[in-house]
Amino acid sequence: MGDVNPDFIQPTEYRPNPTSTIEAKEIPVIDISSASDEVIAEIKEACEKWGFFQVVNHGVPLKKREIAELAARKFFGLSMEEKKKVRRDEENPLGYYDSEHTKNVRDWKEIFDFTVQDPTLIPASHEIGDDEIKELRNQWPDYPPEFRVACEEYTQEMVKLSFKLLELIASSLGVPADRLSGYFKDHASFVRINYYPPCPYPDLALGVGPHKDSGALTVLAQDDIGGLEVKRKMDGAWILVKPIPDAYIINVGDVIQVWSNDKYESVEHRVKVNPDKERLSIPFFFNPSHYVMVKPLNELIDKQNPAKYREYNYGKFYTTRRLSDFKKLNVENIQVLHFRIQE
Ligand SMILES: O=C(O)CCC(=O)C(=O)O
Ligand SMILES: [Fe+2]
Repeated sequence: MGDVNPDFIQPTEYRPNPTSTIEAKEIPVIDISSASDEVIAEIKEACEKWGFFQVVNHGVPLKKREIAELAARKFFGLSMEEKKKVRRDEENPLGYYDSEHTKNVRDWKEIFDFTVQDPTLIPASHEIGDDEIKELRNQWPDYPPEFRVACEEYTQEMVKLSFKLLELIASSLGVPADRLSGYFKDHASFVRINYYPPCPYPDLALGVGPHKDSGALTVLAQDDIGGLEVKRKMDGAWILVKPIPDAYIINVGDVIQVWSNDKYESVEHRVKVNPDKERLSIPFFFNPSHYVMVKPLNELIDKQNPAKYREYNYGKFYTTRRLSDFKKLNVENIQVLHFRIQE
């Protein structure tokens, strides 16, 4: 990625401090081998206080993760010419690309995206009133040859884990464990493999600028390099999420924030880059079906706690959000805040 390219330069207020790394011991690590009341209570506290936690004893075979990570490293190691054979474009947003923007600044990373359901249905455009639906189809590279199967097998594990977490989170909100599962019948979930090359100016650029995840849940595998930072709710400090071998980092996204009527918050996070080492992370974005209308759960609202959001269509929200991934836009990215009911 060469010399300092102005596209990557973060505005002063977003620039990371490369020497300060607060590693929070407090970001909870939860053993989810059982769905006991204690585990549910731990999840509730983690979601309220952090919006982030790590899980261990989650049931995902380590081998599947290792195979997927190795295949991903081989893919990103290919020549640009080879990678660009599966490059995404305006037509198909899936595949390889290296020019994502978060909040209008280019991220220092390369990406490979694929959906879980092939095809995945989403609205054809973000325009309200345009009811046309389109099919997203995955593009798989020829090399390495094991890439597709490795990714698909790993993804099946992510789906299983996500449904399990969804049940735990529903229970932690005091609604039946299966209360939320129906919203994922035709889920628009996708996997993103993030490859962050070493960056010569880690004080100016970010791997991913500050953002919130727009789906329901994110289940993230990170390698041992570190770089993900979470904005601590208490004081706004950026806290490094410590890499733990074979753990998954879970965060609640905007959809759970709205379902929970702000009991749980989708927390801002960002990724710092490393001057010497490459880093790989694999987030699984667990998203509802495109036609789901997202609004606070009836069970959680009453006269004293009225709904804090107007309902919105998940698919339209998602397509609007993705508009800004490609290029610089002159408008602010859409946020669930825009559906907030003024008090
Ligand atoms: O690489 C990471 O650790 C996090 C990436 C992330 O936040 C995202 O892709 O939404
Ligand atoms: Fe994220």
